[in-house]
Amino acid sequence: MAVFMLLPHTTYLSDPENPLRVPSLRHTTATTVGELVDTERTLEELMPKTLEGQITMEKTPSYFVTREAPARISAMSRDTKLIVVVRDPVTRAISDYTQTLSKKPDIPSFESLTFKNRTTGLIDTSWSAIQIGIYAKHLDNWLHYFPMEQILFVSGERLISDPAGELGRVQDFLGLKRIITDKHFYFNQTKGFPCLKKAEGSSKPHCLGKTKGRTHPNIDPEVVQRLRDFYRPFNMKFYQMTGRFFGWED
Ligand SMILES: Nc1ncnc2c1ncn2[C@@H]1O[C@H](COP(=O)(O)OS(=O)(=O)O)[C@@H](OP(=O)(O)O)[C@H]1O
Repeated sequence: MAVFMLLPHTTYLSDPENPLRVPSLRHTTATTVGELVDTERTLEELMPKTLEGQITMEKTPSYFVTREAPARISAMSRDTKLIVVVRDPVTRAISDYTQTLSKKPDIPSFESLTFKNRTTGLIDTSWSAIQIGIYAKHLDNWLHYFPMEQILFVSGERLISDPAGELGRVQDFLGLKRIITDKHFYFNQTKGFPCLKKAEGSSKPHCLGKTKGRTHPNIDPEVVQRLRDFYRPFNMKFYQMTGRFFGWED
């Protein structure tokens, strides 16, 4: 997610005082966890050996919600640090739907996909856009393999309203000096999001691409309310488990 793009690794490389180095964001094209860990050869190709003092990063959005992922990642390295960006699950579901809609304009409406039965108001929890937002359930699966101290939850909302603050938490979590600060960002009125004042290796400003920050369709407020009610108990559980109040109830 956006967090990796906003954490320019070469900034770390160019700081001689920083003991830790982020040599490359090895953002692989692997789509399944199996692809990454099943064969030695594939793993070597996708993720070359990390040298002393280096941090290797890899991101795959589906890890958090993949049942087999915690066991497999733990088998690879129990010391792995995990970073998950979470946002209000209702907005997340609409964002997910917006992304699918941009690729398949003929899909049914958000409202009709949300319910198994619209009359009874029964939510279709098997729809991935809904399922992914049940964060407490997914986290529970990870806690069988990793302690909470090894997992950082980044607030998607704060990443927009205070990117430097949220990235400060990421840098602390990774044991990096706080190099990315407010000075690196400006708010781009046209895009409606924070952007980097300078892109990596360039002196030009850089915003995230067109696929980040799309306009969402208007959703029937009653459906939104029904989803808010559905997620509330899971959100409360999630706040309790993480010890952080994400404020999705307003
Ligand atoms: N600085 C900045 N610029 C643009 N967008 C930002 C930024 N920070 C966070 N976001 C939010 O990132 C959301 C897209 O990230 P995704 O996780 O969906 O991306 S990914 O496809 O999974 O990589 C995207 O969601 P949508 O608004 O639904 O498009 C943004 O809200």
